[in-house]
Amino acid sequence: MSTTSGRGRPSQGPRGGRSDRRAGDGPPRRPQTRRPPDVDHARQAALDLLAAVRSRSAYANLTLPGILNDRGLSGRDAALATELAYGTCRALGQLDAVIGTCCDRPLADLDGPVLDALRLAAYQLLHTRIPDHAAVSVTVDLVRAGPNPGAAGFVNAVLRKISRHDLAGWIAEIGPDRVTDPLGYLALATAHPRWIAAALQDALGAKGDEAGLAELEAALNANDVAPQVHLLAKPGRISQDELMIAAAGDRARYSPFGVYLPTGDPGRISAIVDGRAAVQDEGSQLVALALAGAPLDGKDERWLDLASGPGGKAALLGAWAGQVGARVDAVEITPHRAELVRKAVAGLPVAVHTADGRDPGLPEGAFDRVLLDAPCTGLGALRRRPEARWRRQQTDVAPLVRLQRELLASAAKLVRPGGLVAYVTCSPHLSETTGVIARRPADLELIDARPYLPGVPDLGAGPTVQLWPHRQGTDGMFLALMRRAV
Ligand SMILES: C[S@@+](CC[C@H](N)C(=O)[O-])C[C@H]1O[C@@H](n2cnc3c(N)ncnc32)[C@H](O)[C@@H]1O
Repeated sequence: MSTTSGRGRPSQGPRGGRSDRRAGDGPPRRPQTRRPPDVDHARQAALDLLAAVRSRSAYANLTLPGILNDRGLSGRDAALATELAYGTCRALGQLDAVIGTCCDRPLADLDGPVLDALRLAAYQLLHTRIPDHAAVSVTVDLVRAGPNPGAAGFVNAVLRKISRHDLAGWIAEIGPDRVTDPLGYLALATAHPRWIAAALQDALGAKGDEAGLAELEAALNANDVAPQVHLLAKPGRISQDELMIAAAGDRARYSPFGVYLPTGDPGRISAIVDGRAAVQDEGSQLVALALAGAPLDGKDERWLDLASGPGGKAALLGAWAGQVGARVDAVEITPHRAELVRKAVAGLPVAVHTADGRDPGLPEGAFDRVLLDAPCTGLGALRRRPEARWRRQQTDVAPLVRLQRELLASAAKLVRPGGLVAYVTCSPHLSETTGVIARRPADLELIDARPYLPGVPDLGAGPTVQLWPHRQGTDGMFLALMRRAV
């Protein structure tokens, strides 16, 4: 088993914040006049983000761009702020375990902004090559300039203790034993809650041997790697080749409509702006294409997307449907997400309904192909949401499974005899995937989905398919294809 090491991890903040250089220049650090300390703008932006995530449950990826913009950060400063903010969110539980060991009081008793500062500095000390003295002194300056300047001494003392070891040293000191509890060890070393590490291990079928643990470690580490941007060339609107030229992108490995965008802002690509293309993970493309491409006897003109917000797959299905003379109904329970679906499918043969998919008021037995991309824990897309692994709770699983089963029962009623249902989650959690399929309505016959993802490697023994970031480079999408008995 390889070990997650502290300073050697891929995330290493770019150096060179203003205060870094000042701190690195040696004493005297503090000016003689009592002017307030300089504020390091990149770290202050990271602190703003941590406060928003902690105090108002903000989504980091949706909130940080506004903070960077408000603070006028770009280039290296924005890159540093992003690396520190996202990295700290991802490692939160691990950082808290170390901070808790170095602190003389429970973390819950700490002032929120003080805890944020400790977490941000601990991330720099344990996960980046930023020199310890810079990480400590800049953080202490930030605390002095913040709402609780009296905590600066306490923060300084805690950070000095943390800097005694690197990450590997701390894991060895406070972590479970690697031999007797490899799951607990890997969970802490890769900064995941234990229940998530256990869920991934179950879904991988990873045994406790070296090979199984190595794959589990790869799956966990993949959640720390920001995904490449994938684009969808909407069928009939723009070809894959045209989009590759327009976006200066690369042909996707598996999706015939996919393009990888190596760099740059997709919002600047004209085909995205005018709706001929969209940003969509290749895994999402593949599962929607599997449903659209699987053979069907009899009529094939009415398709349904039963949980469609924000509309990525509805747009792909709608574009394809337009090519083959079919039309799509898209259901979404949340009004603002239904509005997003309407925008995503503009100009396509898609009717959007704001309704509960469990009873959408659509005719039973009327649909030839039904997609149920079910609400789920999202454990297959943790790489997209830095804070998600710590916000999700194990207790979320059971209510979601209930909803998934109710929606699948509804899909089984809405599809016509002989028609197809695709059950999809962006979670590999077995309760949400094969567990739901094992207890599916009796008239849904499971069919092998693998032939409808041609060219995609490592699809296992079937009949369902589980994609993985560390295997196929896609989000962790699950797909079960079923046919309603005639
Ligand atoms: C996994 S997302 C679907 C993603 C979508 N297929 C796409 O590709 O953009 C699940 C969606 O189901 C919606 N949802 C949750 N409960 C629902 C219900 N009872 N009926 C219909 N939609 C529901 C959620 O609001 C969410 O937008």
